[in-house]
Amino acid sequence: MTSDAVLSIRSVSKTFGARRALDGVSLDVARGEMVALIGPSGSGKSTLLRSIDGLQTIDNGEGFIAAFGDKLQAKGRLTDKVRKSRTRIGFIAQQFNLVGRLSLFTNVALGSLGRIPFVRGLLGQWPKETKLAAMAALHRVGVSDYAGQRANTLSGGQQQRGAIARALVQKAKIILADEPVASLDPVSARKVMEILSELNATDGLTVIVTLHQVDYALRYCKRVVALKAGKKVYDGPSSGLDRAKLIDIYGPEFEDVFWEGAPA
Ligand SMILES: Nc1ncnc2c1ncn2[C@@H]1O[C@H](COP(=O)(O)OP(=O)(O)OP(=O)(O)O)[C@@H](O)[C@H]1O
Repeated sequence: MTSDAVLSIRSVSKTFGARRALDGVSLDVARGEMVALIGPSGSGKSTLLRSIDGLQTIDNGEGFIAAFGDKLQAKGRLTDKVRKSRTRIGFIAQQFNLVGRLSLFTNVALGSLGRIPFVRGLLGQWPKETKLAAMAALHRVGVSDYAGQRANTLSGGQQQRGAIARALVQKAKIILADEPVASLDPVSARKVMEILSELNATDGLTVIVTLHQVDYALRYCKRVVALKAGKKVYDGPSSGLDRAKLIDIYGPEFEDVFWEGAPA
């Protein structure tokens, strides 16, 4: 692991039945980086993010995943460090991030549950500092006007911003965002990417974001990691992703993965 790496992924493989979703992936991510994880459908992006958050185990073997210097997965098992690292990792999925029947405020305040007793949270007895933190986070991502509204009545973009606010209340140091903009319209998608980018630049949060839209990866992330059939096939500056490399990753149909137009 390099000294400033907050995440170290070594020789990680994951097999589902006969299918190898990840095949010997190694990767270091330094504190404060914003990394786009791209690759064709089924290339292993979600599997890698879910493994980093300890949501699934990797194959038994030499591979491991470490966060903040502690191994959270090794020899195909989660270690006793996984809970601790999870409290410092915010996970944002494509959809269904929030509990629909609860208010946006409550969903965001739930981010503090690692630190306050669960029952108090369930009863809505939030300490004053949690209330203040939740409102500040909602304000930060621009949805404080909707604090009292049930989450399932919010737009997709508002819900994604709520999920980011929850990660802020959680005091996450790493945000893993799994296709956070895939079900949004381009305006809402840009807003969500801008918020992630701003949190990275201003607060120094480490962000790893999987994206189908390669133009978003190029625009918002300095570093891009590409997976293809479970293997890492590119890891470098987004400026180095030229047509030839994109064709290598996605095949001749690569222009389909640009939302707002491929570069000339
Ligand atoms: N729980 C599972 N059981 C069986 N196979 C799985 C499971 N999860 C993932 N896979 C398989 O592993 C491979 C990688 O899937 P993964 O979801 O990580 O890809 P992805 O790159 O995120 O794809 P997409 O861009 O379409 O979301 C796929 O072939 C998928 O079918």
